[in-house]
Amino acid sequence: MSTTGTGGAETQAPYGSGAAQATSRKRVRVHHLRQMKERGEVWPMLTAYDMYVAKIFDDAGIPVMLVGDSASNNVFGYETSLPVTVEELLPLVRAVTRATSRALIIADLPFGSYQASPEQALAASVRFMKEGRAHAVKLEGGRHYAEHVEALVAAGIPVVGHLGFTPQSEHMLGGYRVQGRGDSGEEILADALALERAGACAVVLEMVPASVAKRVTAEVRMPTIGIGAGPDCDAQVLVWQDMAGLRTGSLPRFVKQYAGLAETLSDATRRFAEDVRAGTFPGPEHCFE
Ligand SMILES: Nc1nc(=O)c2c([nH]1)NC[C@@H]1CN(c3ccc(C(=O)N[C@@H](CCC(=O)O)C(=O)O)cc3)CN21
Ligand SMILES: CC(C)C(=O)C(=O)O
Ligand SMILES: [Mg+2]
Repeated sequence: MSTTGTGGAETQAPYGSGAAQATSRKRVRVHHLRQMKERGEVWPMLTAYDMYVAKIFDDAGIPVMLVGDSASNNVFGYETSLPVTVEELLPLVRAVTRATSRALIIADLPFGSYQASPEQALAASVRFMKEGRAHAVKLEGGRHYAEHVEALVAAGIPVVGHLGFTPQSEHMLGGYRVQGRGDSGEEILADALALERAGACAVVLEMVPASVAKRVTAEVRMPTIGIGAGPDCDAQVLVWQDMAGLRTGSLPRFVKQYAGLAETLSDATRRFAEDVRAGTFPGPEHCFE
C-alpha cells in the first residue's frame, strides 16, 4: 500500500522537508524518528496539554508533542514538577491525542509513578497508552532505569529517555543547574548508551553543554531531543507557554519567545472588561430578538 514516491508507507516519514510535509495526513510513528535522524532532518517538538493548542501545533506541522509532567507548573500551578499525578495528567494526554491526527504523542511519566520498579513503570505506562491513547511514554533517568525501559519495550510501549537536568530530581541535583560539565559528560554518554541498549527510541537532553549533546548525538542511533543542549541535537523541544510568551517573568536561558501571548490575552481581557463596564458589550449584533 505504497503512498508516495520511492519510499512507500514503510520508509517515507509523514513529516519532512517539502511536499511530504505539506501533504501527508498519516500519524507519525516512533520508527519515523530514527528515519528522520538518518536523513539528517532536524525536527521541532513542543509540549501540549489541551485541545485547541494541540490542534494548532498539529496543523502547523509539529511532528511530535509531549504531554509533559511540566503540566505540574504550567497547568496546575504547582511550584515544581513533583506533585503532579497520573490521575491529573491522564485527561490531558487524552485531550491531546484526541485533538491531533498527525503528531506522535508522548506521555511523560510523573514523579512516583515509575521509579519503584519495572512493574510500577509498566502499570503507569499501560494507563497512559490505554486510557490516554498515547503513542509512547517518557521517563527520567539513565542506566538505573534500563530494566524499566526493557519491561516497557517488551510490552510494546515505545520509551523516550531523559538525561541531564531531570526536574523530578531537582532536590538531588541542587536546583535548576546545567548537568554534564567536565568529566560528568561521560556519565551522560554512558547513560544514553544504556538507554539505547535497553530499547529507548529517543532521548531528551536537558541543560547539558552543547559539546556533550553533540557527542551523544553522534554516538547513539536514536534521536536526541535537546532543551538547553545546543544546536547539534536531532530535535529541539520547548514548553509551549515559554515559546509563545504566555509565561512571563524570568525565563531559562534556553527559551526563545516567538510570540507575546500573555500581553495579547491581557489586552483582550482588559478591553472586554472595559466594554462590559461601559455598557458597549453586548451590542445589538450580539443580541437575539
Ligand atoms: N515553563 C516551563 N519551562 C520549562 O522549561 C520547564 C518547566 N516549565 N517545568 C519543568 C522543567 C523545569 N525546567 C527548568 C526550570 C528552570 C530553569 C532555570 O531557571 N534555568 C536558569 C538557571 C540555569 C543555571 O543556573 O544553570 C537559566 O538561566 O537557564 C531551567 C529549567 C525545565 N522545565
Ligand atoms: C521539557 C520537557 C522535556 C519535559 O520533560 C516536560 O515538559 O515535562
Ligand atoms: Mg518532564
